[in-house]
Amino acid sequence: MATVVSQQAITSQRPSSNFKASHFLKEPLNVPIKLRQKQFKIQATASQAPLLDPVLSPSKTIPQSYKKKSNEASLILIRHGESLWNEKNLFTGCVDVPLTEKGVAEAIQAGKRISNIPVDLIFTSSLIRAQMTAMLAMTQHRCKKVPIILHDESEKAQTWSHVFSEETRKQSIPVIAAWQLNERMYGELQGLNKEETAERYGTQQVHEWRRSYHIPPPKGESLEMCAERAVAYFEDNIQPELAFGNNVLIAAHGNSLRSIIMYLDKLTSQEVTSLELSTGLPLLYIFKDRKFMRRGSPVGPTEAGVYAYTKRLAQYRQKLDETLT
Ligand SMILES: O=C(O)[C@@H](CO)OP(=O)(O)O
Repeated sequence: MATVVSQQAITSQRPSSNFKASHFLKEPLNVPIKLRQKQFKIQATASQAPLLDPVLSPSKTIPQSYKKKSNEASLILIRHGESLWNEKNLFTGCVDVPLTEKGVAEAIQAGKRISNIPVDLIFTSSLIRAQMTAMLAMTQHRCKKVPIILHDESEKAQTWSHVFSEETRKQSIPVIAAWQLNERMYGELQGLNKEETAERYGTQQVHEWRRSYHIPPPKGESLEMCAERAVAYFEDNIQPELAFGNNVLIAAHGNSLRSIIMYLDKLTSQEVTSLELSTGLPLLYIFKDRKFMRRGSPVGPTEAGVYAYTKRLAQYRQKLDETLT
C-alpha cells in the first residue's frame, strides 16, 4: 500500500518555508530547493537524498548525523538541443524558444549516451529548450525513473503538486528549474540574425560580443555577468548536492554552461573565449575529494571507457544490467 505522507509529517521535520511569491523575488536562490525539501524530503534515509541547506555550503549545514551517500558523484552537463532560433541563426538569449525536430532527436541521442550514468537530481534553466532537453534525455535512461518538475510559483502550486506515496517518490527524479542557469541575456541582439548583425557591426565586434568574457552585447550580459549568477547558483545549490554524493544532470545553455565549465576546469578569461559547446552534447565530470575531473563526452551507452572511470559508475551500470536483463 502506498505510504501517505502528510504535509504535517513533512513540515514537522523542518521549519515551514513560509513560501510566498515575494520570497521568490527576494531570495530566488533558495526557494527551489526549499520546495524540493518540502516535497521530497521525508527522512534522512530516503533514497532520494538528504537535502542540504540550499544557501550555505554543506560543511556549514549538514548536521554531523547525516552520512554522505558517497564521496564521489557524477555531474552531467548538456547544452539543449537545437532550437527554432538556432535553426534560423537568430540571437536567442533569454527568449523562450522550443526545440526543433532535430533538437528533439539530439536530446534523445544525448539521453542514450548517458543512459547508464546515475542521475539523482536534475537542474535546468527556466527556459523550455533546456527543460525539453532534460525531459527527452531522461526518457532514454535505463533507471526508468520519472523526472518531475518542482513548482514554486505559489504556495498552492507547491501544495497541489505534492506526491503522497513514498514508493512513487523513490521512482521520481526531482527537476529544479532555476533562472540563474538561463542563457546569457543578449540584450538588443535578441531576435536579430547573427550573420546580418556581423555584416552591420563587423565580424570582429560581433565575435567579441559573442565570445569575449568581459564585453557585453548592447544592453545585455557579458559572459562575466552571466557567470556571476550561474556559477553562484552552481556553488550554492548544486555543488553541495554533489558533495553529498548525489549525481546531478544540468541541462542549460551555451553560455551559462561555458561559464560553469570555466569554473570547473579553471579556465582563464582568455581560454574561455575559444570554448564552444555543440547542441545536445553531454559532458561528464566526476566530483571527488572536492575536485572536478573532466571525463569527456560519453560516446554511447555501452562505451567501456566511461564505466572504467570509477568503480561507482561501473557498479551502477552493472546493477542496471542485472536488474534489467
Ligand atoms: O543566441 C544565443 O542565445 C546563443 C546560443 O545559441 O548564441 P551564441 O552562440 O552567440 O552564444
